[in-house]
Amino acid sequence: MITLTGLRKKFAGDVVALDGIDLHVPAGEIHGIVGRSGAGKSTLIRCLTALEKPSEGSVEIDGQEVSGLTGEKLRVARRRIGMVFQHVNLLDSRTAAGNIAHPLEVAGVPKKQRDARVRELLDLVGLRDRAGNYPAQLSGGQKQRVGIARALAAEPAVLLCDEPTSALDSGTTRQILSLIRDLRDRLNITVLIITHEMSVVREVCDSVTLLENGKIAESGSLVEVLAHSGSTLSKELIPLPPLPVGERMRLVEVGLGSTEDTPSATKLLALLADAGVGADIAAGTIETVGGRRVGRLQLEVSDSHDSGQIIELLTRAGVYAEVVA
Ligand SMILES: Nc1ncnc2c1ncn2[C@@H]1O[C@H](COP(=O)(O)OP(=O)(O)OP(=O)(O)O)[C@@H](O)[C@H]1O
Repeated sequence: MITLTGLRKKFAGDVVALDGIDLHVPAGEIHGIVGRSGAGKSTLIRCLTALEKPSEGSVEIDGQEVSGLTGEKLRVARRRIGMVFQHVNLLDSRTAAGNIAHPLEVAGVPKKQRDARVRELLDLVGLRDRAGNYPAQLSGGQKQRVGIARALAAEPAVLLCDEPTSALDSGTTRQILSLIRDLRDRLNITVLIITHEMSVVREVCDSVTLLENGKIAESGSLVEVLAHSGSTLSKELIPLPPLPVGERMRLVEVGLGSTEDTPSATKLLALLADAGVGADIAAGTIETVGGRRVGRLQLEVSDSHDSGQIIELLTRAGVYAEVVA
């Protein structure tokens, strides 16, 4: 549904914001784009919506190259893309229904048809009883629901969400993410979410790309990137609780999940004990993603063996291991 090939964007002053991006997001998938500030996320979204013209490469949405389009062709192509932003920017003088109707009015949809579509969209986002409320009478989460309904008005094939939950509290964030997943399931829409929140990726994305300095540093399904123990994404997606300040211990980090039959924490501790290495779990996070157990453990290990021997033992047992302190 979204195919980027060799996408490059260079700004004046030799700033290379995107440097050869190849990415394919199949129809019906929810894909997350993460990266530090300045990594190129906004430029990527702007290329997708043809607000920015790539210096090289192509942007295809629903089989159509969008980067060279102008005039009416561009307007038609943009209708295939719905946009959801962090700040919803609703028209204060219009009700929820009026805001959702706005893009349909602009597109010249007749009133009767428009009213029916607005009712359908209000139902879809769970706001049937709020149709007549003005933005000032809606909560942040309800405003975002109106924003999502507005983005879906023209039945787009792709929903681009730019930090859709960054202005919301954690409970509301969960509700909005669950709505996005539900909409994908019901409409089979393809969703691209730009976010700096790893929890958003964990909760809603099927696949994810990490951008670094305009390049793809890591990309794949959630199961794939989590199984790649030791990688930036696997570590950021599975955060560990901080250790007590000032505690002095020798720590070995273990990544679980790189193979289907990844050993359990109990098995690893037993294996170390058999080799005469005293070890205990100092911190750990284990969860099941896509039917596979993935996680990170930080083991506090005794000084009886050197670090190299311990790493070798653990690696032979089929887990990723590195000394972290
Ligand atoms: N119009 C522009 N002219 C010149 N340089 C630009 C322009 N737009 C973006 N850049 C540069 O391109 C790089 C990528 O910027 P971009 O805004 O895409 O990053 P980002 O990942 O979206 O960051 P943030 O999370 O802070 O929004 C940065 O170095 C930025 O300074």
